[in-house]
Amino acid sequence: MDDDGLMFNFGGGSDSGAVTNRKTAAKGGKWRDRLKAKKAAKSFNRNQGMLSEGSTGQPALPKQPRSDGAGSTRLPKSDKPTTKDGVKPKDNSKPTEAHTTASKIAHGKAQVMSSLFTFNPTIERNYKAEKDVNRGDVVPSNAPVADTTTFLGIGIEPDLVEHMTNKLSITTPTNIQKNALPILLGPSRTVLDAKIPSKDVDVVVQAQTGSGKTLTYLLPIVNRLISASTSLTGVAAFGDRSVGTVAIILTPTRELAQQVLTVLTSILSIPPSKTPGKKRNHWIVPGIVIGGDKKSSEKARLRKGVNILVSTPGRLLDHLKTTKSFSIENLKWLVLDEADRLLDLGFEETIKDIMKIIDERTATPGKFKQAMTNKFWPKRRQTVLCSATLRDDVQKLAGQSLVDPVFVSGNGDVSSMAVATQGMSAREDDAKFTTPNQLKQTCVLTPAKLRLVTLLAMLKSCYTTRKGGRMTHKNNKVIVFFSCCDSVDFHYDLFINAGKPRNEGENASDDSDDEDPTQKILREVLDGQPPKKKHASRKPITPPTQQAKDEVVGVSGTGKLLEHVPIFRLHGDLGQAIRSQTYQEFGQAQSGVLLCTDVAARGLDLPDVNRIIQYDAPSDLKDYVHRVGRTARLGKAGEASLFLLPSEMEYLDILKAQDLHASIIPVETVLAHLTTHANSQDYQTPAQELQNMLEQCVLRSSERMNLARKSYWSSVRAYTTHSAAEKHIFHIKKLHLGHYAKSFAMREAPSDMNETNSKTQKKRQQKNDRLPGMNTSNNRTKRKYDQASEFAISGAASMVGPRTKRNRK
Ligand SMILES: Nc1ncnc2c1ncn2[C@@H]1O[C@H](COP(=O)(O)OP(=O)(O)OP(=O)(O)O)[C@@H](O)[C@H]1O
Repeated sequence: MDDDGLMFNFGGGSDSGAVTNRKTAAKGGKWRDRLKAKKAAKSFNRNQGMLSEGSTGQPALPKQPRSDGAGSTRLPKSDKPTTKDGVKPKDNSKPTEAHTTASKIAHGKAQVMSSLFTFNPTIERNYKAEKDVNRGDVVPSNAPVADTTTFLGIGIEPDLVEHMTNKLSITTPTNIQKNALPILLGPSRTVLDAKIPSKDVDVVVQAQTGSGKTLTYLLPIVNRLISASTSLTGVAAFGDRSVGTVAIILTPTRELAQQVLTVLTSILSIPPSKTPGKKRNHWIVPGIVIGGDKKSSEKARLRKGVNILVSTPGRLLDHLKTTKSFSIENLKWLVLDEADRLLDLGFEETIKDIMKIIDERTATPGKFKQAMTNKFWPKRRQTVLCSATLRDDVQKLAGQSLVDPVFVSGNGDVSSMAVATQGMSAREDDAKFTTPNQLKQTCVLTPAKLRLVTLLAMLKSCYTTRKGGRMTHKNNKVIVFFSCCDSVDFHYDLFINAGKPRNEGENASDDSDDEDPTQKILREVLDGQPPKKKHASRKPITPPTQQAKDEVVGVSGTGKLLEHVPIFRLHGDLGQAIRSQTYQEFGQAQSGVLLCTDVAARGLDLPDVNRIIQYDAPSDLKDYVHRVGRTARLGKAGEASLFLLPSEMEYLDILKAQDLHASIIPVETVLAHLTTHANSQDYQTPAQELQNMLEQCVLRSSERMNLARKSYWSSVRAYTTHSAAEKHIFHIKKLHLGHYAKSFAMREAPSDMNETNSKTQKKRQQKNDRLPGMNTSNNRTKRKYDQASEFAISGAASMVGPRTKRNRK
């Protein structure tokens, strides 16, 4: 254990699992049983020695895999110890009876404790990042421009400019703002530029993450509305809340919708104009309708009139269909933020339906038609598509709802609609997704068994630094991406509870599990008692109950493992109240780690995030760009690290082809952060101790074990969702399930996720199975993202079953 003030409590503790030289005198019973117990105890001590093999100083990584594929936690029959023969003392790499018995916990069936540093695959070390993208002297690509361009010069109202400068500290536009604002201001522009068409056009905005796209589409709308309600311009002024909704902004997630509303509210909080007679913004009412809120209060708000509405697609469609008082006859702007995501499978149909209803209802102008004829109101509805990763998506919509769109990018490209639409597919090869120049991208090739300890080692490096031989704490904000909700829940629970004294963080129903596993094995051997059958606990550790969803007490936790660092989680299965509070608290936190699914990948502007860790590779290249884009925003520095298995290394070539260059950090370098002494080279011992501690933490609670199993299976299923182009890299057949289980702090791959114990779980399972296309009991289950759960594979219920004649209909 650390003895130098280390903030991370990785080793030791009551459940560290570091059992040393246990001397147990077997008493009572038959001599044969006593001898058996003695042998078992002896071999168990030997086993503990094996687990600390790193202390021998042997090089551990890489180690050649055994030709028969051993290294698996399930060994070939011949290697399996029989109860009669007991141990095979000469080969420590093979399981002994004690190992096997030691693992008869929680599952009630045999497991084998395997060492972290044996039978790992060879890691290719010759990869070189093509470009040295991680230099320190790069010029940030998403920062405000360094030239003399000003918002005033672009044509933004002086009052609004003053407000942004004084209240929001926004003084200079970014590249995308400089390029797109004049086009979006259209004929309302006071500053004329012959090169920019003076008519209202549909616009496609593509710019890097963190480059200020939100203000790019919000500013022109607000500016035009303010100008429209100003009588000093010589044209008739009009501004009345009863005009209904004139602008709709659609976002794929609720958090993003809330964030857009915050930005909108802040720019609308412009004080009354000092110029007498100048009507301002007081009539413009911003509002939000997102799933997870009470529909009745949303309806009431819409009835009163919301002029600029931010919404998620499902809830908007719902209101369009069911809320009679929702007036959109005068709709002039429709913005699709993260448009590529909104046009993806899942949202696509909803968006089409929304477009159809909007087209129908705006065909007949409302009673304010005459009042809205001045140049500040677009002649026809203007549609704006916005994202960091737009490609052929534009084409999809162009044919349907966009009229002659202009394509504007952050690097100054302003192309005609012809290029933007027809030329899109032709441009595809050169239209690469770009990430901010100043973003440092790295990759750790980690054998499956080492994933969990490597993640913790990396987190440790984010929050501690060695100063004068002592470890000191440093503040940092880190986001870790997982592929599914279950995995987020599991790691959240594990990171908070591992290392805690027994009974803390565990339910009373787990008392039977509190027995030291080693004692338990010996008791079983001595008494000849079968292991107690475990029952799933009645109360799940996570996910939260309905009550917890309604009244949020706390959304973060701290554990000994990551001492003093608040741990947050965010995914689509959490209640809205928790999600909102998490988003706010993590945003405001000085230091913290957010464990999340891709629900946090898009658009979220969480301040001062220094590091992104993609623990599970993204299922789509676009997601890679958006995930890493949560850091290095608006010219700031940031680092993004990707975890890959050695077998997945080819993914780096796919990234490279997209001009995304990640340099490799050796896994040993990351694990070295676990060493407790400045001069120590031994990372294996602390890594193994840490793994033991995590495994013990899982073993001692049946609830946690269930969560680990669930999370394991959900992750395995998520693994199969990679796009066809990446399937050969992320192929389930290449995944060593036994080793992969280690990264869920389990000693072997759990048998079947459908082995549910509790009645409620079984009932839920049966209910899911009855839903069309949700036959999850079938092992051939095909998976697909459940769009409704917002970018998250939550578990069995989000999988779609094999196509049958019935569900094909
Ligand atoms: N001109 C500016 N000057 C200073 N700050 C700005 C400027 N424009 C935007 N910002 C700030 O930059 C941050 C990032 O902006 P925003 O969230 O709009 O980026 P984005 O391009 O939409 O990113 P993403 O693609 O991830 O959604 C926000 O905090 C915003 O307030």
